[in-house]
Amino acid sequence: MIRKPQTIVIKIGSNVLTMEDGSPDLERMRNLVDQMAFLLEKGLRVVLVTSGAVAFGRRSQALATKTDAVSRKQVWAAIGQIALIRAYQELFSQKGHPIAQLMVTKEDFRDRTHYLNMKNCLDGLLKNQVVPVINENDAVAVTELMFTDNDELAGLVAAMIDADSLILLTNVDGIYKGHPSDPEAELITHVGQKMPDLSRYIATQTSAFGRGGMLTKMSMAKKSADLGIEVWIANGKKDGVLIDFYRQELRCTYFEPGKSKHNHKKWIAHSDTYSKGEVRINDGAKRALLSDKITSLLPVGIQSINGEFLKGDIVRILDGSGKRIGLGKAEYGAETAREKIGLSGQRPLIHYDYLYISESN
Ligand SMILES: Nc1ncnc2c1ncn2[C@@H]1O[C@H](COP(=O)(O)OP(=O)(O)O)[C@@H](O)[C@H]1O
Ligand SMILES: N[C@@H](CCC(=O)OP(=O)(O)O)C(=O)O
Repeated sequence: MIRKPQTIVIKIGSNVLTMEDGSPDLERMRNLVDQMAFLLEKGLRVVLVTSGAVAFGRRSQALATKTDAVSRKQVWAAIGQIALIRAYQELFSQKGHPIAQLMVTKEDFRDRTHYLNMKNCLDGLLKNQVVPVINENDAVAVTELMFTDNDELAGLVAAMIDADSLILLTNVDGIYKGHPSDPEAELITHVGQKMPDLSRYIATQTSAFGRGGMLTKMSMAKKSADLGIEVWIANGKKDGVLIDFYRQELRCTYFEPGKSKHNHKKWIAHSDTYSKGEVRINDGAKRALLSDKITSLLPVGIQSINGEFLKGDIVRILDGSGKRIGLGKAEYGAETAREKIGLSGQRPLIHYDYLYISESN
């Protein structure tokens, strides 16, 4: 009997929704929507993160030869998103399930208030049995506003809604030891919490429309698993992939979840790129934060403060040698924090509940 995950985020890559010649694969889409309907009818709550706007737009609109690469992507995405969402709406409604469209940029995950507004909207849709269909807003998300790819977006969404599971559907069965086209390459079926880094197995190229490649898929999968979410990388091109998932018969790469289930920590864990300042700490504070004890960061352990941040902003925590050891939400601003450096008996700068410890490589 399956352990039934309540809420699952399913991410579908562009290459799953397109055929080899790059044209939209509407039969595959129908097949996947039918399977998602099966999961919904089994009582699961499904959030869909889908790529495909650029691929769908490219097929329907030839562009002036002078259009630069950035504009081309924006134009195709803006055109293609309509075709993509219409196809989903048509297919889901045939199965009796309403959908809603959310288009987001990295900016939407930046501050806590905005983040909570988005979460509230998703919770409302799920409570009303509406399937949220999410894609990056490629028309406005350019350069630093962009997610690495939709795998990152799916990981952020899974953490935001406290999902039990995240399924990343691509065009291969999972992560192989070697290139998947090599018949000798072995599929890694289980990634445990203590498993060494798998990046050495992964070739850097992406599929025709893919953006981040398998490397970002793997690192997002690992990060999500560390936050307590079960993750599957599986082949969306295979008939019955989601039914196999439900029956626990899926041939894929499975990431075992860690224990962390704390919502604030999940938000903070994904906030590195939004951090406003840096707090350098001494060895004693480092030892305390890395220990198993529940510890907040106190001013007495702070060596220096860099940058300007306000109460509620995310700050990076660095050890004495400048290595990042974590992130946290500041309880007060940089100006006050500077006044308290090295002093004992002061309020924590970062409370344990808002502290995420993870040493960078
Ligand atoms: N070791 C590996 N195991 C599996 N896939 C790999 C590996 N190295 C590279 N890849 C490539 O990663 C691709 C999937 O990543 P990507 O193109 O970003 O997919 P998507 O568009 O679904 O997000 C596969 O098509 C595969 O060719
Ligand atoms: N937002 C883009 C997809 C970007 C992306 O990450 O693509 P993929 O690597 O295929 O998931 C689109 O809809 O075309």
